[in-house]
Amino acid sequence: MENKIINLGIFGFGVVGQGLYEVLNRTKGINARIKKICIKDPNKSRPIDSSYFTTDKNEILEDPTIDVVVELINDTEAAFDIVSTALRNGKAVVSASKRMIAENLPALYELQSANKVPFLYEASSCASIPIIRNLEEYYDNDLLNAVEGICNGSTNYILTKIFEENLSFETALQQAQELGFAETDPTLDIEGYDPKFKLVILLLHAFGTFVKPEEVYNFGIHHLNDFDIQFAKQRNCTVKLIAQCRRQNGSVFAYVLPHLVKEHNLLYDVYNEYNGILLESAFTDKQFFVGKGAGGTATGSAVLSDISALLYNYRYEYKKIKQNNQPNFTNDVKLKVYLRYKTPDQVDLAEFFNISEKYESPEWRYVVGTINLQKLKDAGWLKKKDVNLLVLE
Ligand SMILES: NC(=O)C1=CN([C@@H]2O[C@H](COP(=O)(O)OP(=O)(O)OC[C@H]3O[C@@H](n4cnc5c(N)ncnc54)[C@H](OP(=O)(O)O)[C@@H]3O)[C@@H](O)[C@H]2O)C=CC1
Ligand SMILES: N[C@@H](CC=O)C(=O)O
Repeated sequence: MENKIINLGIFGFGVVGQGLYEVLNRTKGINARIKKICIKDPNKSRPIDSSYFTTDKNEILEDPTIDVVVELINDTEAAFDIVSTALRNGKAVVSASKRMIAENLPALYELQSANKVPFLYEASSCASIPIIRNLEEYYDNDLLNAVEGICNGSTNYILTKIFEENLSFETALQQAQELGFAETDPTLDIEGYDPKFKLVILLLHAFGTFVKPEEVYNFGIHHLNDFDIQFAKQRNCTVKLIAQCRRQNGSVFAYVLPHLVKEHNLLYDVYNEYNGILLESAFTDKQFFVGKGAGGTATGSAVLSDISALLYNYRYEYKKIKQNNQPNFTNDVKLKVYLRYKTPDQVDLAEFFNISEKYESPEWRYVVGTINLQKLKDAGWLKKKDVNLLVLE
């Protein structure tokens, strides 16, 4: 695509679609122009000329003059249909839809190689942080040990408002929604599904291992209460929702869980909708990436960077898949946790290897102890509203 003006067909004109439009308009020297935008609701008022819009997906997918399809919609099934049709039609595709990508990674990988077209999705994981391209290009060897960090802007925004400004959970969530950070269904954010989708994508680019989202355990910040907040503050800690995948004895484990984070930890100072990713590798120790993880123009700029990369024929090579020494996925890892509950019948303490601390009051009880990740994943009792979990550093 070098030296030519590429025609874009965009799906979606919500937070990210409009962010891309603004970033594209304000970026000089990018050889790309929007030919058509496909949306869902023909009656919604739009801030730009109506001639841009269609509700017929084929006006983009079947248009031979459109080179690149940019998929930015909030419907997972429709997004997969659009992306796979576009790839089959020989069009390059850029997407931000982490859930659709995480749930269909093997199929999307096959479609790219079968049709010999690039599919780029930097905006899908940590929005403005160029983490996928770094994992692909810089860490293209097997020395990487871990990818760990804050991968969800909404929950980090909520936690920042709770810990720094004493706002209630509900008010902070409402603000995150109004600012365009949250998913259409915000339980995906607060229960840790959204960062899990991102982690599944990062895990493939870090280690070459395909993992289904349902294999990875996620527990969010939806059960956090004032007692937990005081527990953290009394220990000069904050709470962060951490996604991590890490090599261990030839395998790799992964999870999304709320952590108690001490002041010396680099992730402690990642605030609001910012995300932060720590990479650990054999000879470099830790490297830290930080940037806006949600929002229209921040995400739009990552989408634009992918469009721009297509101009010089960039594509993911998935080198770690081709290296053929991928670690197996495991949930067999011990975690030290704080478990808060109301009454003893709400939890099963027999699942713990050991308990080092026990607290009881008329209102709340907690234990600190060590438990296996697989036991947490299988534990029905963590679904009870009175039960909360924090991983201790
Ligand atoms: N918001 C953020 O900060 C980030 C979001 N993402 C991801 O980007 C994607 C878009 O998010 P966001 O912009 O926030 O979502 P919004 O809800 O703001 O916008 C969704 C857009 O998708 C359109 N749409 C839905 N279904 C269809 C369809 N079948 N065909 C055509 N258009 C359709 C809607 O049309 P209409 O306008 O007619 O309703 C709307 O314009 C999601 O996958 C999200 O997870 C990724 C990174 C950051
Ligand atoms: N809902 C997501 C949006 C970006 O991916 C988040 O809050 O991080």
